[in-house]
Amino acid sequence: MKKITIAIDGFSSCGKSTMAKDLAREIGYIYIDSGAMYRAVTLYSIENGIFNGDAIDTEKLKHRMKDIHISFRIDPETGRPNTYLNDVNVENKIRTMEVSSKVSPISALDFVRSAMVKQQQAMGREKGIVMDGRDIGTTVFPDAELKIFVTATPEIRAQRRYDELKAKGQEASFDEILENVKQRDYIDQNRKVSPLKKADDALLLDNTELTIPQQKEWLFDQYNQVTKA
Ligand SMILES: Nc1ncnc2c1ncn2[C@@H]1O[C@H](COP(=O)(O)OP(=O)(O)OP(=O)(O)O)[C@@H](O)[C@H]1O
Ligand SMILES: Nc1ccn([C@@H]2O[C@H](COP(=O)(O)O)[C@@H](O)[C@H]2O)c(=O)n1
Repeated sequence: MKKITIAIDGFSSCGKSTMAKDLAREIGYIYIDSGAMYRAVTLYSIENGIFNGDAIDTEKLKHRMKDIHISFRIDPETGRPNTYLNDVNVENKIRTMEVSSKVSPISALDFVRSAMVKQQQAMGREKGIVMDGRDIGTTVFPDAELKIFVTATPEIRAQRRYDELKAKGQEASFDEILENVKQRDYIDQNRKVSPLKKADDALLLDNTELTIPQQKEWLFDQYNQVTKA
């Protein structure tokens, strides 16, 4: 069967990667979490003195971009991709609240976006890819055959993230997570370069009331409709 490109965008913590990973595994496609790449740049910035409080030394980061190498490798135990920053597995480190609170201002920088978009487009050159993020259907793969835009209420998204952290045994504050979700949505939607928005030809999915199996089935149906048309 001819391979296609699948772009899944939407608001933070609404279930994009859960859906994208499941579909990719089922249909044998590559899965790329583009948010992990922006998180890795943010982690590098935190660890290399590019932040002074919330202020970003953009000139320093611009010069350091050539030293930031991001890759994904499949964890043989879980079968899931882990994010590597300069050959070090940073999958857990990039998911902390510290990174979450600093990632959107880093992602708003034009030189960061152009470097990430270039790598993402190279990863998708052969098609057979499911990528999730904020600008995949609008900027990275504007010609993707299947585009989905996912949304859910901020409260349900924060609750899902809170439950996830609790299940992992991590300390979490619901209010802090809700605030972070809202703040990231605001910055992502209002930045100058490739703001978060639904592509005109994307299908809208509000999964506030859906279970994980229900949204998986919905996505699989959309994939079948596009590939069997
Ligand atoms: N329909 C759903 N019902 C309940 N929980 C869900 C649903 N979809 C996803 N989740 C859970 O919500 C949490 C966030 O999901 P996920 O990480 O897939 O979101 P995301 O949109 O990729 O987030 P981010 O933008 O931060 O990368 C996870 O714990 C996931 O298991
Ligand atoms: N295509 C993308 C993907 C992500 N971002 C930014 O990264 C942040 C973290 O992404 P998650 O998917 O892990 O939540 C997100 O809030 C965006 O600021 C982006 O700009 N473009």
